[in-house]
Parts: sequence; structure tokens; C-alpha cells
Amino acid sequence: MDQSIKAYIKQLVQEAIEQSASSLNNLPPGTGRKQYVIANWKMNKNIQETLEFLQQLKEGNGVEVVVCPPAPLLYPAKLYVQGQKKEIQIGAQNVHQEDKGAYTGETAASLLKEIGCSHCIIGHSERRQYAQEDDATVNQKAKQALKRGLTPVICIGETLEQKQQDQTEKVLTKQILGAMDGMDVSQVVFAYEPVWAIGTGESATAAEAQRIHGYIRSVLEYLDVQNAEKVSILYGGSVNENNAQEFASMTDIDGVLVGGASLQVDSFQKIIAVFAKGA
Ligand SMILES: O=C[C@H](O)COP(=O)(O)O
Repeated sequence: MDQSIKAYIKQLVQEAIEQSASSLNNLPPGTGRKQYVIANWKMNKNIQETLEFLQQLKEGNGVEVVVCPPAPLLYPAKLYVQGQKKEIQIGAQNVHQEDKGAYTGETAASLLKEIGCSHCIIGHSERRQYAQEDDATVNQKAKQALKRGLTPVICIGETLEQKQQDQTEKVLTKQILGAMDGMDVSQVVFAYEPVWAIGTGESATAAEAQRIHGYIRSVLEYLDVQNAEKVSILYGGSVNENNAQEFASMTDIDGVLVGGASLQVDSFQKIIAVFAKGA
């Protein structure tokens, strides 16, 4: 990273720390930005469970509700919500970066679009860990998703070790600059998911998350000062019906990406209701 970027990032970190105190003063959430509640089911649920869940799930009342089931369930899920005329969107958990070809086991963005997906999660920490996806791959996948009309939900976040070594801002900056290379920031959604908070029951505090979201927005401003304010930045990591309200009250937290608590329709619906109040 060249020296001028390093100096700029240092300044951003300082500003984000200073701003975090003022942004905690109960400012209204998400100044006009879309509010999202996204379910990432990971490798859970079968067809019957999916349809039962979607049958019970109500619309978002101004919140963008996106359900991301495993790949084989995307099409039945889409057909079901379409048949019910429900404003619930269906998103994929992954996409391949190439248009088509000899990529066994992969799914093309064009096919996801054809079956009615609206969004695609990209760069989830589990993909980074188990499928060795790096920032360059995330960038290629996000470009491919956009090319085919899917909104990328780009996941970033530090590990526990990186947090303990005070590397959070540095790691996030690298992930953001890598993911956004040659891209228009206004076209994507970001999800800040600290790896240490995923599936552990130990979420970031809302204040911590707000400070980091403010920092992420500062880096987006560095890339595109005009559009950074429009980008929805979601928090993910042990969100549940009990802590959702605290996250929703933060000015730079524009929704949540929910794993475990999205598997039960009741708890997921309660999280949606929290964000619908502010939407
Ligand atoms: O994509 C969702 C995240 O990995 C969060 O999962 P979790 O809510 O089970 O911690």
C-alpha cells in the first residue's frame, strides 16, 4: 500500500474514533438508505422446511427482506413467494465469477438471475476460510453478479486474532479496496461480520459495530465521496431478536445479515419488525 493511502487511512481511523462518540447519541437510523434484513441459512433446511417457513413469513413493511437458502432450494423458494405474491426476495449464498464453462459444481450469475434471485452474498468468511476466496475473487464475483443484474452483498470482517492485534481497520481497508477495485460503490451492499462473532453467541456491541460501520463508510468515501452515504452497511454476527434493537438504533447500521436466528421464522420475523419500525 503506498504511503499516501496509508496516511489517509490513518486519518480515517482517527476521524472514525472521534465521530463514534457523537454518532452514539441516538441519531435516527439509516438516513434514507435501504434497510435490509437478510437470512443466510447456510447449509440448513430441506424443501418442506423452506416452504413452511416462507408460508409463515410476512413481508417487511419497508424493509428489504431477503432469504438466502442453499442453492437447490432457490428456485422452489422463488416460485413459492411469487405464487403467494409476497414481497420477499430470494438471494444466493455464492456465485461463480465466470459467465459459464467447465466449472463443476458451480452456479452462474445468469442462471441465478433467470430463476429470480435478486441478491448474492459474496465473500462470506466461511467461503474465505473453506473455499480460499480472496479479495480478488470477491471482486471478480461482485463484478459478475452486477453484470447479470444481481446485487452483491459483500462480506468483510476481521478474525479474533486480527482484532486482538489491533488490525481491524487495516484488514477491513484491504478487504474493501480489494473488493471494490474498478467497481461503483453505489451498486453494492456491505455486510460487516466480525469472524469472532459468527455463530458464537458473542456479538459485537452495537457501539463497537457503529464505530466500525462509520469507519467502513469513511473508506467508501475515500473511494467515492458522492455515493458512500447511499451504501447500506449491514451488521452480521450473533444477531438475534433480543439484540436487534440496539443495532437498529445506530445511524450507520442499515440492517442485519442473520445466520442462526434466521432459521426460526418467529425470531427472524421479530428482527424484521425491529428494523421495520425505523424504515
Ligand atoms: O451470514 C450470517 C453470519 O455468518 C452470521 O451468522 P450467525 O447469525 O449465526 O452468527
